[in-house]
Amino acid sequence: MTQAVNTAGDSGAATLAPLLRVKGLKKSFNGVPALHGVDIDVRPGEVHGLLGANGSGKSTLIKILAGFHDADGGTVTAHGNEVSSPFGPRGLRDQGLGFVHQDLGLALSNTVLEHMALDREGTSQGWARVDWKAERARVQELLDRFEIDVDPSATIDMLTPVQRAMVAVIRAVGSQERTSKDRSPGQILILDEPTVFLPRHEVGLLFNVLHRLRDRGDAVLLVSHDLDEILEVTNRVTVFRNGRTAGTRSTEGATRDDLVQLILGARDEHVAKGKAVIRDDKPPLLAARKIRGTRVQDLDLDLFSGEVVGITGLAGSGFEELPDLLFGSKALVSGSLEHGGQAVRKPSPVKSMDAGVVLIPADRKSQGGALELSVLENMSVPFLAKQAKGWRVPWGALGKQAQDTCHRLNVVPPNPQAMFGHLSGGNQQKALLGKWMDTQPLVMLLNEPTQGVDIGARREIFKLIRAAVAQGMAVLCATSDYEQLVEMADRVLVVDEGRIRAELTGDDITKDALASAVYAEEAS
Ligand SMILES: Nc1ncnc2c1ncn2[C@@H]1O[C@H](COP(=O)(O)OP(=O)(O)OP(=O)(O)O)[C@@H](O)[C@H]1O
Repeated sequence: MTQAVNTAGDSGAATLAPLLRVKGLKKSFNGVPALHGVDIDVRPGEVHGLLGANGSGKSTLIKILAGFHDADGGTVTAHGNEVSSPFGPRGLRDQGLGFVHQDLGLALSNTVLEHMALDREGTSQGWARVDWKAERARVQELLDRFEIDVDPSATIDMLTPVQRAMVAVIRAVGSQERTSKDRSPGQILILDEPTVFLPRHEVGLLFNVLHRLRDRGDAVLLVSHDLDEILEVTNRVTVFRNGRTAGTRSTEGATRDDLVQLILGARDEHVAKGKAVIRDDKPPLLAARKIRGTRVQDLDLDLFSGEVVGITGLAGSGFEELPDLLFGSKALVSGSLEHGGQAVRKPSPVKSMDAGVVLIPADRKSQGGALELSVLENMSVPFLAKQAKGWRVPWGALGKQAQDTCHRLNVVPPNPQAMFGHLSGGNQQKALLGKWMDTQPLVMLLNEPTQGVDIGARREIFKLIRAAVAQGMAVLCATSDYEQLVEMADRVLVVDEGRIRAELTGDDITKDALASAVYAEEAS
């Protein structure tokens, strides 16, 4: 049931008129409603969270505001002025809205200065010559003002993930400042899951920037699935459920369970890990012997049937590299791999898959699935070689399997014919996990498996993985999401400077213990 929007009980921003007001906004795709008429208002001086399960319509709203989709109905008021749809290709940028999308939209080989100096679309300076000296001073002043320690001459590929995210935010801020000379103060910055690809321990740096924006009277709308993050950084939240506004509330005094209740319409159900039955009397299903990669240094690892091994560390410690080295998608500099006790000559993805070892990469858009193909085509790839007879592909059987998997993982829409790229981010991730689980692998290598996945789907994924592990699968999960490790892993290896420096097992795996193991290595 949709709850009334409650705007009471928040900070001083409550008395101020909203900078952005969305009323009754509607959007359908091919006759299927994605937004049934959503409401949200964002006030000056607040960070406002936008929450909702995968497919609830968050990105659709943002894409409408950014001019990517036209709305079918409803109104949007920015800075007190009602703007009617269609908003055109620049969306509401000229009304004071700035956008930071999940992929950040930065070119790796361009410098910070180039990104910010050339971002002049929609301004009177359009095609005028760039005054590089003035631009450098402007960019440096912006970076100083937000206390971002980045060299304007650095190319994006030289920056850490969180520095890139901060540059994307500052670019949006700078672009608004350039175009908003005559407008009343207060920008509206919209961030669509900017923290998904960031290491947990660095997210605070980005939040400092958001707090500075809030403190100077701007409005920030932040989409995230990370409820701890939302509780930490926002003043209020609005929750979408199935394309409708389920409610708006202050985050002061709110608990995680309150948010889950609003998102799911039900209480959170904690999944018990269950006692692992680790079969270490047999050779490990996958073993690494003194492997070396770009960051990983002479690392040994055994993955036994029946266990979930977590691997974590600071960004750049090498833990992120491990799934690719173990799968063969990144070449070993030295060392060797074994499958079931047998040495693997020249490891490669094909050899891994033949041995029942699969990898689910972190970057699902560029490495995980083909966006232009259907869900069915994506899900069928692992089965084509075995099941196709010549040119004849058994689409009927594959379609049934894909349909069952969509239902089991609650992929929305549960339609294998839907284009993969049209699924929401979290639903793409569920479809990819389902595809590889259907191959009944012996070993699953997961790299940040629940990035962008909603709280309900996370639970479903944990349950599926624990069930598969109980049947004898081994799982390696590389993540900086400590909560995920607490809920899922039987042991966790903490990597520092490419080597395993700590191992936590059983009940010793807690968020605090993980954080201190990760940071202890930094301090030592
Ligand atoms: N271009 C499109 N064509 C068809 N359907 C679409 C398109 N874009 C989005 N949808 C559908 O609209 C619904 C809302 O999707 P949206 O991406 O807005 O969800 P979301 O709340 O952002 O999800 P997530 O948290 O997973 O990112 C989904 O059912 C999605 O499949």
